[in-house]
Amino acid sequence: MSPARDVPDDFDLPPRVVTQDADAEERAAESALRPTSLAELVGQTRVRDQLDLVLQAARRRGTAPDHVLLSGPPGLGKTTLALIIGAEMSAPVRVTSGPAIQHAGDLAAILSSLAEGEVLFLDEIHRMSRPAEEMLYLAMEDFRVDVVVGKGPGATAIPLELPRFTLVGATTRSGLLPAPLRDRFGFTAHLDFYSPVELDELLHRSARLLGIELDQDASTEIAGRSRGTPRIANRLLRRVRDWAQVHGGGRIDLAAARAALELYDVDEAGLDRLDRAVLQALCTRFGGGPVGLATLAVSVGEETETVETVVEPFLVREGLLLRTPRGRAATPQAWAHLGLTPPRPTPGAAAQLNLLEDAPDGTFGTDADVGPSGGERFR
Ligand SMILES: Nc1ncnc2c1ncn2[C@@H]1O[C@H](COP(=O)(O)OP(=O)(O)OP(=O)(O)O)[C@@H](O)[C@H]1O
Ligand SMILES: [Mg+2]
Repeated sequence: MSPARDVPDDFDLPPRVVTQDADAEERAAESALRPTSLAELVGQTRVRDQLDLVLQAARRRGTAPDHVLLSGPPGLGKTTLALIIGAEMSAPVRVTSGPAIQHAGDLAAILSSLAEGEVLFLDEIHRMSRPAEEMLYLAMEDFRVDVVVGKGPGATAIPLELPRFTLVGATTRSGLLPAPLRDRFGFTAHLDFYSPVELDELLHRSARLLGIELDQDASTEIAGRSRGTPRIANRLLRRVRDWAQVHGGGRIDLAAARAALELYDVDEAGLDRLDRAVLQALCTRFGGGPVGLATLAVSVGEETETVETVVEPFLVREGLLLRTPRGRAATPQAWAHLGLTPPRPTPGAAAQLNLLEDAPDGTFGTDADVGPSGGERFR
């Protein structure tokens, strides 16, 4: 665990090196590292094997495979898998996203221009508009859309036959998908966070592709700080490479990895300044909580939403923070991580905390869809 680090009251945060999201520039860098076949994919073995079966069977039958829904947190490989499905089927992939489809007409235009067997990758499918969603139901099930011509009482629906295509939907929030949409996917895969061993393998693969010499202990070090996320692992690798090229001979050894990660303020557990600032505020200003989310966010000078969606899921997953009906509370591990001693528990405090655990209906979780591990969930 890391020693205590003081976080000043007001500090300007540099861009986060551990964020799970990617900007346009990074997406370009990522495409060079994307595996292009199931065999090249690292980790996600259950999903890989299940998908392999679905695709092999479809190839034998000579038809487009069932529609596939990929869910899971950002940076775990949803886009990668969608493109692999196209490659494995030797089919072109048309890429679009929920927010880009505001009207049913937008979707009708895309669907009616698909070729037989084409893969339609619909990213952020949970953000599609309602009318488009309803059009999609019919398209997925009957390979047909009803194009409405005219307005008011004189409007008529003209049915339009579609070629057999495969819809690959991706979402970070599968809990937000309406059941009728979810049920129309023949195969649903939930991507889970990667183990340090898998990330280690991924880092060696990326290093090979980028022509970087990467020592084993350096790879282990980077993998351990990557929050179970390939995107973060690849990004840290690029930053460490920068360091090694500027300060060393270009080879990434343990010293280079540690120095670069320290420069970027990523600690041994993968927490960065903002994560630690939240924990520190929780422990030192609010006695470990429970404290309301809004108060906690203000105390670190951040938006409530940022703390809730960017910081908390990882802290909760690592067992450092609890979401309770009365607010956020630090766990003993949080105190230990900051090198602080928790106040002596008052009688009944532990029992009280247990009472305050997340409500079973998931009311307090925004990551409720980060569900049990791997593979298709048959319901
Ligand atoms: N299983 C994997 N093996 C090797 N590399 C991977 C794997 N999964 C993801 N990556 C790498 O991680 C990066 C991010 O993956 P990807 O873009 O597929 O994530 P995503 O789930 O679509 O994220 P988002 O929700 O932000 O769209 C890519 O550069 C890809 O090369
Ligand atoms: Mg993606």
